[in-house]
Amino acid sequence: MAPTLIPSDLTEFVMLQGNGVKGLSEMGLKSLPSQYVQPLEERVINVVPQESIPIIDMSNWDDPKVQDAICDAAEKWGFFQIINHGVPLEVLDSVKDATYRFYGLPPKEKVKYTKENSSTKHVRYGSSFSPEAEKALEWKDYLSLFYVSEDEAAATWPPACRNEALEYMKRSEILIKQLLNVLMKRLNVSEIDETNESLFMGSKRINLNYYPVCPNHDLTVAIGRHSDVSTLTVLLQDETGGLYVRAPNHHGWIHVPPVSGAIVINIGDALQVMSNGRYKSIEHRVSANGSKTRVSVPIFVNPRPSDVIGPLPQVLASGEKALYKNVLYSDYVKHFFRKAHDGKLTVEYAKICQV
Ligand SMILES: CC(C)(COP(=O)(O)OP(=O)(O)OC[C@H]1O[C@@H](n2cnc3c(N)ncnc32)[C@H](O)[C@@H]1OP(=O)(O)O)[C@@H](O)C(=O)NCCC(=O)NCCSC(=O)/C=C/c1ccc(O)cc1
Ligand SMILES: O=C(O)CCC(=O)C(=O)O
Ligand SMILES: [Fe+2]
Repeated sequence: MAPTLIPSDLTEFVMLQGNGVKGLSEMGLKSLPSQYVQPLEERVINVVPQESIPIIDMSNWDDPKVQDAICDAAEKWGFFQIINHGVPLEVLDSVKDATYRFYGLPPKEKVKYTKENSSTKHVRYGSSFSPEAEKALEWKDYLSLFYVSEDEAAATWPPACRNEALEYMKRSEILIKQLLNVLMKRLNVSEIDETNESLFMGSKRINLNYYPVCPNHDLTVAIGRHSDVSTLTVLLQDETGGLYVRAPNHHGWIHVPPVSGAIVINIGDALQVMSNGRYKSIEHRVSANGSKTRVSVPIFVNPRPSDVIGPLPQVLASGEKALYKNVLYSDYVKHFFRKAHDGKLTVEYAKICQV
């Protein structure tokens, strides 16, 4: 029988020795360690079966009907899937393969990239979201890569996945600009150019998420309720399923079904703030799976850490009252990373208190 791990051993094994929850899963545990047991209200969700987020064909992305569909989805759902998006399907398959390759490395290779050992803050391998702050841990391993330059990536990103992650980022660039141009037009912001590009897409982070098979999977979560702090997120999921987004009426959760070749797009907090609440950064969560390993690869498209985010002047020009104040983006992101996932509460940090 697999041994029961006491708390200090668990942190040592999962985090410090670099085994991750993948290592726990592969020990053949028959029951979930208590540290991963989530409160009941986080585990049990009310799924709305008849609802679904839009699937938008991007082949004619400059057709006004397609542009309306994108902006309407960003306003109502905050989440949509896109097909015929221009990112080659081989590039998507390669980055998923590279994710398996990285996690297939022995722990002594992966441990080189933990917070304690990594040669740079821009490369970090970890487990759960914010273990020091969490009451219950999440059943997820991640590799998070903050992009600075090709040269820095060549020198510091793990060779097992570096080229594929870079290629996926590079080949998504045109798509990201198309989406931002469309979304900005509705906000009366003219073209994305060198004067405003950095505010909307000046920094990027790519995460390789690994969710191994989980014993008693319904007692825990793979990722708890949160909204992304990005401008927008370009999210590649595999064929497993398990991503749920909050329904617009707040009465339940909608599954995001895997669609072969599609990419999921979601609006992040930075764009909710800049659009003064018009575009919605929607809460989402990922369920743990009892029989299948799942991987996902989000590209978080962000302002630069040194940018100040707040409602855009073009949005407030009509006299609309500002709902958010101006905040330094790196302060906002640090606030997010310092706490456990807590649904939509991060954005309170930027809200103007109404009297
Ligand atoms: C604030 C950053 C992230 C780091 O600043 P720093 O000055 O280099 O400071 P540190 O490296 O010391 O990190 C600050 C804190 O953030 C934590 N952190 C530093 N990267 C990380 C990291 N990838 N992971 C989880 N903690 C981290 C880090 O542990 C540290 O916490 P603490 O040790 O308690 O002070 C800075 O690079 C920055 O402003 N970046 C802007 C671009 C950016 O990364 N945006 C975030 C997009 S990510 C997103 O939308 C959603 C991500 C997400 C991720 C996981 C989920 O489960 C769900 C969602
Ligand atoms: O795995 C997924 O589908 C979603 C991941 C996610 O929400 C995140 O990394 O922020
Ligand atoms: Fe997310």
